[in-house]
Amino acid sequence: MASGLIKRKAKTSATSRKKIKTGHLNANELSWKTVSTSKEAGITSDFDGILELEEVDNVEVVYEETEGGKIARFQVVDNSSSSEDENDIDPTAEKVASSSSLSVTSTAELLRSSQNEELSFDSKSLLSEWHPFDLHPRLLRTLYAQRFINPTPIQAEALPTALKGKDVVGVAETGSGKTLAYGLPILDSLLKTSSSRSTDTKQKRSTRALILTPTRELAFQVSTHLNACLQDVEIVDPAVKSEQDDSIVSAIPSESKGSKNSKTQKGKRKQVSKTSSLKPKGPPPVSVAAIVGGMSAQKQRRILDRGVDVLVATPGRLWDILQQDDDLASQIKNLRFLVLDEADRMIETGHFAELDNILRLTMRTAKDEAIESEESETEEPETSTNGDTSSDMQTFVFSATLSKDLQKNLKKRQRWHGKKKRKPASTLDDLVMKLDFRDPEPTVIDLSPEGGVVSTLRESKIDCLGNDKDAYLYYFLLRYPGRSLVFLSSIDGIRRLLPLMELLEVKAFPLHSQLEQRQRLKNLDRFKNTPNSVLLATDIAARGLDIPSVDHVVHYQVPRTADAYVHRNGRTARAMRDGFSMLMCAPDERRIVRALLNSLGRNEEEIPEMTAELYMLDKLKARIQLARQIDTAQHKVKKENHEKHWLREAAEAMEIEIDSDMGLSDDDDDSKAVPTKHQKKTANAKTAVLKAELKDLLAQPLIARGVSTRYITSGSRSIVDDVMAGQYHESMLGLKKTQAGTDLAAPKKKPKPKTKKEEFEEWHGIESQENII
Ligand SMILES: Nc1ncnc2c1ncn2[C@@H]1O[C@H](COP(=O)(O)OP(=O)(O)OP(=O)(O)O)[C@@H](O)[C@H]1O
Repeated sequence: MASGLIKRKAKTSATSRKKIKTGHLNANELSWKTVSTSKEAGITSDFDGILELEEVDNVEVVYEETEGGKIARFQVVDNSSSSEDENDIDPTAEKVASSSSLSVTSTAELLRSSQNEELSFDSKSLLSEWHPFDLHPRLLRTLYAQRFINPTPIQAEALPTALKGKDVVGVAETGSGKTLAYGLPILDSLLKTSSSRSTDTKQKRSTRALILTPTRELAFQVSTHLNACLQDVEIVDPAVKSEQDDSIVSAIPSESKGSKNSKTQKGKRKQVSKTSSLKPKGPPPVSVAAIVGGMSAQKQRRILDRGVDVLVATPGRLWDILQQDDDLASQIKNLRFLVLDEADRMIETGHFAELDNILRLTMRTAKDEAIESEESETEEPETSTNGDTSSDMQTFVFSATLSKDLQKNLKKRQRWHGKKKRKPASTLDDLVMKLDFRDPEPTVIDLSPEGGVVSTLRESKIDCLGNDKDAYLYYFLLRYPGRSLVFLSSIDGIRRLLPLMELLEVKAFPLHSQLEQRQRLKNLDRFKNTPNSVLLATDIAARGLDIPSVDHVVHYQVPRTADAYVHRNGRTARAMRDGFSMLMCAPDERRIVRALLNSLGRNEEEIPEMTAELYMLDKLKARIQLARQIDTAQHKVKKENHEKHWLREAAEAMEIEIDSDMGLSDDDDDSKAVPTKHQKKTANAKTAVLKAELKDLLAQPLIARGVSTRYITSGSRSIVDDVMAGQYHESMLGLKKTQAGTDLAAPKKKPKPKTKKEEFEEWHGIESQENII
């Protein structure tokens, strides 16, 4: 039998029935399901900054006249029996649905679902390297669908240990697949136990795994990444498929199969599905959801009320909830899996107390204490299982940067744990040492490369005056088009640079903590979808974010720590792709750079210098100069307008009459506090002239010294060969079109040899799976 290509026969039976539940419910009581989206940052371009989309099937909207007016009510329609082959299923399996339990899952559907799970494809030959792990068939199918044909090194090392139930501390380079190294053992265990779970759909799911991440974006990304692995995909046998088209393999998320129907269902949410569907319905076997700050309280409540198997959260928001939600707190005490992803960063972001408090809930001792109540200097008793807390909890700690000392200390953890007085942890070492690993010796897997440098990354640096950084950055962006992630250490720096980029017609998007969450996701999404663009970001984008195809990382301001340097660089050169980073270093930053590299066991000389065409750079400096002038003029006008509005609004709010001395009248020519209409007009005219001048400059081609545009074969620098070979630079005439990294001066000291580039398949995002069907 062709593996996997199994279709259930649809039968239109005379006995088919359609049951309509007439219980009227409100929106929050419906069985919403999160719509899976692209894994990057948890969004697609269509989402336009919305955090997450949910859908609900088989619901009819009815309007009811009430005293307070017309209100919408929802009726759940259970029509699944219409499609069932009654010989196939237990005839006693009637749909169980009540007004409080709205899931359309029935015994029959669960049965069918579990049968479906058994339709594994030939993982032994298709995924020979994954096969020995004996992962749940659903996971194997999605791995195949995502073209994750081989496990990455950290996955290959961590999985056997984690699947045996042991605790794991995993350290591996950025972009090496750590999320699945801890995610697959969790999903595997939950999927395998989900079939034995009670079929009583009234029963709320209990949180079995908690994944803590330092940033909201990372939480969404992790939850989307794991959800992508839970999709119900059907693998079409390559042999059969090749008769249909040229693809070698095919993977179809079952939601997108039979497209007409499913598309209509998705397009028209909250509508009754008239046609029967063959796919198993009801809640997913394992649910994963993110709870982060900036999310609507209603949505959050809905997720938690519904119950979630794998909760991905940032510590701040989770602790806020836990203080009010005893039910969730007791679930946390009984976790089966606890994960700290990028633990070291969580400490940096000031979530320390919350994190410490959450971890206390998971400890077998002292579970009821919070930081505030721990004045007692009594010695912590030896670990002993407390009845309420889970004793089989597995703990996973993953990062690209965990110090060797910490790893060594972990080995001695047991001794330490028994002797240390109970104090709030204040460093990462304290914190990890305080984790209540159930395993006497957690397995430490350290695959981090020497000096933190990923083998596919090319580093460079540029020494320049602080004032020239804008020009060098602009030069770099024009010279090497692509997706560039530019890191600054301060939000003010981003606010200054962004308008300059706009004036210079460079597509740039900001990302920092003072933007609204929606805006943050929207900008991330725009950056992701614009091939030649710039993300101006603070270090909130440094950790964990998996944006596909970031070509360059630029450290506009030097990172504050060696770890930040490693993680920032890690946004490029991911999953064995090539990447490039450039460190911009002003004279007053050199000392920091030296210290930073020293702490990574490296020295400054081994990083090659970027070279730049100075003639071209001078031309760009002229543009920068003009852009700065325009920005200063605009900024002044904006600031004055803001002050004027503020004063007027304040005066109005206090019902104070506006005095002409206050300079708030547009006709008041004597005012010194704010510009007069005339002054404003003059300033605007000056700005307009500067803008026209800049526009003119931007329209002029940038021509390298020695190039004759009139006769391309003449001049001291002939460009004819490059033009013929299609290698000429489109915006910098006379320069060759090259990749960043080709114009580097030789390093003063030979860099350490890099490890052989290993092969593993590229991930193109779940939304592009249709391309390989
Ligand atoms: N087995 C695999 N084969 C191919 N690609 C994979 C595999 N596992 C994961 N990936 C892809 O590799 C990329 C990096 O994965 P992930 O984000 O988990 O890395 P990471 O090690 O957590 O990085 P960071 O340290 O920056 O957080 C993702 O795009 C992911 O989909």
